[in-house]
Amino acid sequence: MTRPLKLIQIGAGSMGGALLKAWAEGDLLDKEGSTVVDPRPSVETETLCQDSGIALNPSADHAYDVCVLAVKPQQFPSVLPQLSWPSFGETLFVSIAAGTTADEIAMLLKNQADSPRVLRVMPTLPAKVRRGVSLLARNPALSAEDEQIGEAMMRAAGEVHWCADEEELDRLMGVTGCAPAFFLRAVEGLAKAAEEEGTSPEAALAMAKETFLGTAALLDADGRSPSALREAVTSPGGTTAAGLASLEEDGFAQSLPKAVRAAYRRAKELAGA
Ligand SMILES: NC(=O)C1=CN([C@@H]2O[C@H](COP(=O)(O)OP(=O)(O)OC[C@H]3O[C@@H](n4cnc5c(N)ncnc54)[C@H](O)[C@@H]3O)[C@@H](O)[C@H]2O)C=CC1
Ligand SMILES: O=C(O)[C@@H]1CCC=N1
Repeated sequence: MTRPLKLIQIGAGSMGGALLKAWAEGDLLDKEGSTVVDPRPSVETETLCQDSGIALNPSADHAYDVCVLAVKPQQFPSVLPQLSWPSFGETLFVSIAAGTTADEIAMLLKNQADSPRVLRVMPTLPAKVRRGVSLLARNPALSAEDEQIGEAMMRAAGEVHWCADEEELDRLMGVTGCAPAFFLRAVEGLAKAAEEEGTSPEAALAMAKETFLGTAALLDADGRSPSALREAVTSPGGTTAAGLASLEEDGFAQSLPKAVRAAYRRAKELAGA
């Protein structure tokens, strides 16, 4: 694999910014030879670029090893055909967008590169602290070196899981890409419960957050499975059992698989958006 990589990243919002931070902190990039394009960069992105030497919205033309596409899927049809770096010939395109297929992306890039090679990746926001989980979709158009480059980039931001194809990635994105929002919704719900019991908003959020973080740390450090740890919390006939029974009455066990399928359906709708 060619190291360090010359990167051009299109879009540095929530997810693009998180990945950029992970990459800028490591030794994967040739930072002086890398560029971020974003018409409305956050202060965080501006500072990151300034501190790392990555160019932000430059007019100069460079050759890039990798182009990361990190705008919203709905923006792909307007943004991709407008990309104006003529040196995309050998560039590997990495899309982090939900839904939009590699074939659709290659079609939108047909004026920028002959036969563009597109790797689809589904990252997670904890990439910002290098605790992401990235799904990567195998694609016959990619070379072994393309796969190595994609894997090295995403490993710099956490764990990676190769999917047999884009279909598998779309099916699993609710378990990874979307799931931080599901977990955070649970933290919000617990904080609201504490507030309803008369706790101040600050203390409510602090106790919900620390309980969540402590549970995650325990799951990480302890050898036991989530089921075994859950049982360790749950005294027979006790308070947790009563709470879990209430959750089950509300269909909790089915709600997450249902959410994952809803995310998959939306990914299919976004394909071709
Ligand atoms: N937010 C998340 O947790 C995850 C997001 N994704 C994917 O990441 C992609 C980006 O999502 P977010 O970061 O959440 O969106 P965002 O709205 O936070 O970021 C999009 C960025 O694109 C920039 N942008 C708009 N027009 C542009 C243009 N013409 N050229 C360059 N940049 C432009 C915006 O200024 C913004 O900074 C989406 O395709 C989404 O499906 C994937 C996994 C997780
Ligand atoms: O909500 C979305 O569509 C993106 C993809 C996964 C997480 N955020």
